[in-house]
Amino acid sequence: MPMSSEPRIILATKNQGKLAELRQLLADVVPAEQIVDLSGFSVPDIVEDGVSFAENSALKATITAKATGLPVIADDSGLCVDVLGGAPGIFSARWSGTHGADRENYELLLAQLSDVKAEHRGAEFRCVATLATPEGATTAGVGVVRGAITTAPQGDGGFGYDPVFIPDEGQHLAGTPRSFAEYTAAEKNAISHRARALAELKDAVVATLSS
Ligand SMILES: O=c1nc[nH]c2c1ncn2[C@H]1C[C@H](O)[C@@H](COP(=O)(O)OP(=O)(O)OP(=O)(O)O)O1
Ligand SMILES: [Mg+2]
Repeated sequence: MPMSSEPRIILATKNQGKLAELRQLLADVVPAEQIVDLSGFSVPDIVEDGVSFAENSALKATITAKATGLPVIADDSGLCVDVLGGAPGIFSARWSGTHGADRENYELLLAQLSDVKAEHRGAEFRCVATLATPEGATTAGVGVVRGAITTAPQGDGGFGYDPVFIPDEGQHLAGTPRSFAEYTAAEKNAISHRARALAELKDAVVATLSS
């Protein structure tokens, strides 16, 4: 087997939407065949009991790197709504009470904002991506994208809260503002919180893989 097909780095996420985006975002610095997901590795269940995206991202990355012996990238992210004081924030994945129930999560958010006027519906996606080595070194990157919450879901691309988030950037000049679920993958990857967090990590990823 040629060296280049050996797994070199693990993406420590159980979220398939994130996984697809992370793979695309790393394509320019790591050959696709060197990037693997968690399947095939035995990693203990990780309790995300940190109080910030940074803490949870570091937890996921360091525990996975230690358990597998490979460098790991983890992503902790969520939607922070201005009028809710930054909620759902780190609780985004289980806002409705059921972890990963995307539709229930965003429907609850829309219901909570039902009386909030358009000009007060500002929000941002935040992401902290952490690179951890098996030796315990960590590097973190942070990314933010601003936008507003819709009054009803729009579009069926993307994942998570994408149908209810209208980014400020990347809109067409004419026409109705589009949600992230109506952006192409390339359009989302050009401005997303995840893309910005990974951009800050790329030098460290290259250095780790070449050492
Ligand atoms: O680009 C995004 N577009 C839409 N929604 C998003 C995005 N980025 C994060 N989100 C939402 C999904 C989930 O409700 C929460 C992340 O929670 P978070 O714990 O980081 O991820 P997770 O539990 O889904 O997977 P894992 O921990 O295995 O990486 O924020
Ligand atoms: Mg999670």
